[in-house]
Amino acid sequence: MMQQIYPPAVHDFSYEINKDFHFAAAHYIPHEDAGTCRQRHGHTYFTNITVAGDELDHTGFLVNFKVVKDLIHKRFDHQTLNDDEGFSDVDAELFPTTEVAARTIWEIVQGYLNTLPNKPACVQVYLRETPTSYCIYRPKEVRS
Ligand SMILES: Nc1nc2c(c(=O)[nH]1)N=C([C@H](O)[C@H](O)COP(=O)(O)OP(=O)(O)OP(=O)(O)O)CN2
Ligand SMILES: [Zn+2]
Repeated sequence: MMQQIYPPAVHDFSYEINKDFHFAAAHYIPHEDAGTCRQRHGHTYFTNITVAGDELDHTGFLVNFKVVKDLIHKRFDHQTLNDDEGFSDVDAELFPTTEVAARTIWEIVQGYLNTLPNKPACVQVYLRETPTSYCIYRPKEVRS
């Protein structure tokens, strides 16, 4: 696993955890302006998910690292992103670009965090698609 320094997420929470993992997935960008990306191809996506909060749960976790990974890895690893219900081939807001994939990962993680009594927040998703291309998604409003 590649280790690297990520741009910090700004927040006022007392605790912050980060989970790194990668998944292999295929995709294509279904628009003629996407050039060669219009053809189905694959990436090893490197992901860093940042979760913050003020309260720990009954196990002393903000949220279990393994659960954060499983939410995304079990859903997307060795899949074609275009086939996932979170993406669309007709709505550009839902094309499986790096930007949309980062936002979708945030939505999945935050949806789970909202079910936890200690209410942690996902404050940043870093998604690297290629050695030279990545996106950071940060929600506009983070509870603090
Ligand atoms: N803003 C975005 N631009 C592009 C996306 C994207 O998701 N968001 N995606 C692609 C392609 O899918 C491609 O996988 C990545 O493109 P690129 O970074 O150009 O890949 P290269 O490895 O060829 O980059 P080099 O640094 O030029 O080797 C395209 N654009
Ligand atoms: Zn691609």
